[in-house]
Amino acid sequence: MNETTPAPSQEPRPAIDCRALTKTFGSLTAVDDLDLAVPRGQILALLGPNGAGKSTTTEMMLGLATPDAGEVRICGTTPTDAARRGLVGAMLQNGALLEDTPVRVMLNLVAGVCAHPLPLDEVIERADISSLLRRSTSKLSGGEAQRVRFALALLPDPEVILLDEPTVAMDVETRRRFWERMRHVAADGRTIVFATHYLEEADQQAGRVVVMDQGRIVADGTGAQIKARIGGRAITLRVPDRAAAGPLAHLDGVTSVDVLEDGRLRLATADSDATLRGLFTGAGLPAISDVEVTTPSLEDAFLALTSH
Ligand SMILES: Nc1ncnc2c1ncn2[C@@H]1O[C@H](COP(=O)(O)OP(=O)(O)OP(=O)(O)O)[C@@H](O)[C@H]1O
Repeated sequence: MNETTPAPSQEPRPAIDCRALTKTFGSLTAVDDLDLAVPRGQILALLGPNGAGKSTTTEMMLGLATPDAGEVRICGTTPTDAARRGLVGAMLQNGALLEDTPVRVMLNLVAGVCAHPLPLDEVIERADISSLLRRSTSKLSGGEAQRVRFALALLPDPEVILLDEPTVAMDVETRRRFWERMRHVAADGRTIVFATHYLEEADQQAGRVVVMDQGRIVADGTGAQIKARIGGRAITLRVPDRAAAGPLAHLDGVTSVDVLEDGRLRLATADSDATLRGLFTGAGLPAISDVEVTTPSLEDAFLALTSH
């Protein structure tokens, strides 16, 4: 290599690359200048309150919505081309199934238009739908229909799978089995992006959690990193007389004091060690009991990040 030739990029091409992606509906900016690169093989959860822009982002990744600005590349190509080449599979909220058609017939029809479909037996096994094959699509329960939609997402043997709230109609056991199967699918090196409202699901199933709010990314990291972003810990305790609790707000590290429904106090602290030292050794403090130190849940972090 001569000195003027730049070194080739060591970064492999991301499976999904959104750059300055923007989508407006009238005066509403549903997705606002969003940059998001998803490396191959990553499982990413898109988390956000209603209207955050998760579905619109997913639809642009699929080429079902056209960005007003910016662009999406899937495996280095446009979403439409990626879909045509079977590089992407999707499971959308209430995605339509062919009406009143036996599940196996519908799968065969869809496989017929896939560029390189996964063998049907493998799809059936992976999506856990062997008991549903003769059933009419019009007679499936919400959770069963979701499994069939998952089968449809797998059929093209895609590199990228996009799932919009995939477990929404599933009971706890079905949801557990769904994720068990999804992990199998992910183990093949596929890239999976799923939108969810279930915070625990994001934390447990995704290596990366991206929190969206008002069309923008407000946090991006592992579940643990997102919890850490709001920092600190909480110390709950009981005091015999709440009127005497004023000095607690001045302890080292304390950022706020709230009264919980059961009468205990909750001290948010940026330095729980310093706060605890002060609690037990400080002068002029009320007698305290029932002391508990907790880290925020992902739910707490999510609310802190998205409350306006
Ligand atoms: N076709 C449309 N026409 C007008 N507004 C739309 C359209 N699609 C979405 N929106 C608006 O864009 C914003 C983002 O919606 P989007 O469905 O992407 O959010 P979301 O995060 O997926 O929400 P949810 O969790 O409720 O599915 C919302 O305010 C929504 O009302």
